[in-house]
Amino acid sequence: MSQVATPEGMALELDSVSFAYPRRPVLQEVSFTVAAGAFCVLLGPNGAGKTTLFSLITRLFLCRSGSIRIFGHDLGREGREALGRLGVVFQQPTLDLDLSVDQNLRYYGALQGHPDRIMGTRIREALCDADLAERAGEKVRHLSGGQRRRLELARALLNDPRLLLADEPTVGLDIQSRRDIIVRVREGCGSRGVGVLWATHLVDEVEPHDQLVVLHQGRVVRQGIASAILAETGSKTVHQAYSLLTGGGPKS
Ligand SMILES: Nc1ncnc2c1ncn2[C@@H]1O[C@H](COP(=O)(O)OP(=O)(O)OP(=O)(O)O)[C@@H](O)[C@H]1O
Repeated sequence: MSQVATPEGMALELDSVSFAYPRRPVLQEVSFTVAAGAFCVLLGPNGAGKTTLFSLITRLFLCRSGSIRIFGHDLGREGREALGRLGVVFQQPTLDLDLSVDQNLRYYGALQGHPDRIMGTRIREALCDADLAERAGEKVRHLSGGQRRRLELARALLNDPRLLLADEPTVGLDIQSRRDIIVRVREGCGSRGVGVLWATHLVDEVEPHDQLVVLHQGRVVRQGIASAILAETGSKTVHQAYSLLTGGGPKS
């Protein structure tokens, strides 16, 4: 794997990324960066273009306008190196409900080319971290929504990524499960130095020290440290800042 020096220590760099579905422009000149090891919230309402952006960063869609670099590797020219550093939790769940918790992780490990004996240890650790060790042999169908999301996050981290992309992973969960998941991700990724790009439309998921990128109608309308954005806009809350920046507001 080739190593590219990244003097700014950037995990992710998007430069003037634009994208359109047939007859529907969605993203316009989107530029922002995520520093290595930082927690960055991509905040925007339904339809802002968050999932489309994730599809471009994961190369489900080709980025034809603008550029995307992951730890200095251009996604178009060095896709393998760039994608090899990513862990992803998509908005739509992708677990096999009829496989056990353990089998879902082993299957993912096999797809990544890891020998079963190495994965065994990693999977046991991952399930302990996710508080799912006692459910290892059960079918995923029998897990709660929050437990399934914890399993997907554990799976995304199995490969020791340096950047985790999470597309609205708390949608549909109750408040307690939401808090539990975000606290786990903040602590787990923070202690391992894993950067996170966390897409959400929920303003209460933003902490003052987070990097914040506000996406509205396919454009970045503000980016920076959340507390600085509050100060710049004279706002007391993220919800208030968002309303000022967009003339509306996502849910709290
Ligand atoms: N495959 C597609 N074909 C055409 N239009 C699409 C397609 N997928 C999304 N869109 C449109 O692109 C816009 C952005 O959608 P996208 O899913 O990226 O937003 P989002 O911020 O992730 O919203 P949500 O939180 O609701 O998923 C919306 O207007 C949506 O209707």
